[in-house]
Amino acid sequence: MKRIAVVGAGTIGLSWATLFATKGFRVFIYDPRNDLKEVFEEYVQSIKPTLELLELPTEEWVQHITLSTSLEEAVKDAQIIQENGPENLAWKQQLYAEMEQFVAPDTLFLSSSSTLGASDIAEKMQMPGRMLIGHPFNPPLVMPLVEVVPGKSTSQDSVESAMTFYASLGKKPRLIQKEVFGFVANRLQFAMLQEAMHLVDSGVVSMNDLDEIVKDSIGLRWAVTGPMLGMHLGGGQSGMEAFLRHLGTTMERTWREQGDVVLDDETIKRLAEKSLGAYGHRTIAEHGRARDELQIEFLTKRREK
Ligand SMILES: NC(=O)C1=CN([C@@H]2O[C@H](COP(=O)(O)OP(=O)(O)OC[C@H]3O[C@@H](n4cnc5c(N)ncnc54)[C@H](O)[C@@H]3O)[C@@H](O)[C@H]2O)C=CC1
Ligand SMILES: O=C(O)[C@@H](O)C(=O)[C@H](O)[C@@H](O)CO
Repeated sequence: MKRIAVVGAGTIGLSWATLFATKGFRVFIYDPRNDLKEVFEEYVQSIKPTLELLELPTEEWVQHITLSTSLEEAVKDAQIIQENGPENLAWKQQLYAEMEQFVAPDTLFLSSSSTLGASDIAEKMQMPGRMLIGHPFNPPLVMPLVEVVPGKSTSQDSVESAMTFYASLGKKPRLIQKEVFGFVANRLQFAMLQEAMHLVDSGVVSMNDLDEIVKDSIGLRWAVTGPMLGMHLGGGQSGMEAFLRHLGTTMERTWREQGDVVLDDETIKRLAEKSLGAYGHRTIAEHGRARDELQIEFLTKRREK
């Protein structure tokens, strides 16, 4: 049985660990948090409805999990390490240099980082060829995408191993050809989130209505066509060229008028207050379960097409 180390047991790490264990891997979780056992036990109960919807085992997988009390114990015999620590470059650089001391030469290092490049993270490694990004979308247990982003030293073997590994889990690994901060999905997401926060914070639309507008339009469309095919279909029989010749000027004006957002403390507090007003009536776990139920139903339908 292949052994996977999950380093960092927060939002992403616990979801990855569950996926790995339900797929039959032996999983060692390391996190210095002093409530790891309690957090894990609570998570095991809260994730059951999602596992049922995914037709994954809801109980047995826990036997494949070991909560490690040391980093060395967690990683020393791992063939694969999925790192999910804080999004802090200096911290990740130090961690990879430390982990490298304990593992075999062919251990694959995968970081869940949302934005940081493998070239930078692996800077202090002796053997950076075996390190790359495996960036999931939250929650990895449900969302198909994994952005596989090699660094300047990453070997082709490591890239192929990562792509094969994620595909074997039923994920949709996509190889990103060039290192850019934020990769692809987050650069797209963050561009839109800037405008979304601007529109809500400036009072153009309520937070709840903004979400419903996206869900009933571009969210629904792009889940089926993606943005590029969406534009191509928006141009009628002449496709993308007609779309851009017809609406290009309008798009360029909108880009010039889009809002700038500075996430200072006051702005964060205003948006957080609006978020509680819109969504505070249910717990994060309740929203998460409702999200997972609909997303799994949609993914199942889309797969059937
Ligand atoms: N939250 C999200 O939606 C997504 C996050 N990511 C990325 O995944 C990584 C983790 O993010 P989250 O799970 O959201 O963060 P989180 O804050 O929920 O979890 C981070 C975990 O790292 C642990 N940690 C701190 N020091 C550690 C150490 N020395 N060794 C091991 N663990 C340590 C913390 O105790 C915490 O449990 C980040 O790089 C983030 O950019 C990627 C995709 C989505
Ligand atoms: O949104 C996601 O799940 C991922 O793209 C992420 O990396 C994290 O959410 C974070 O970057 C903020 O969206």
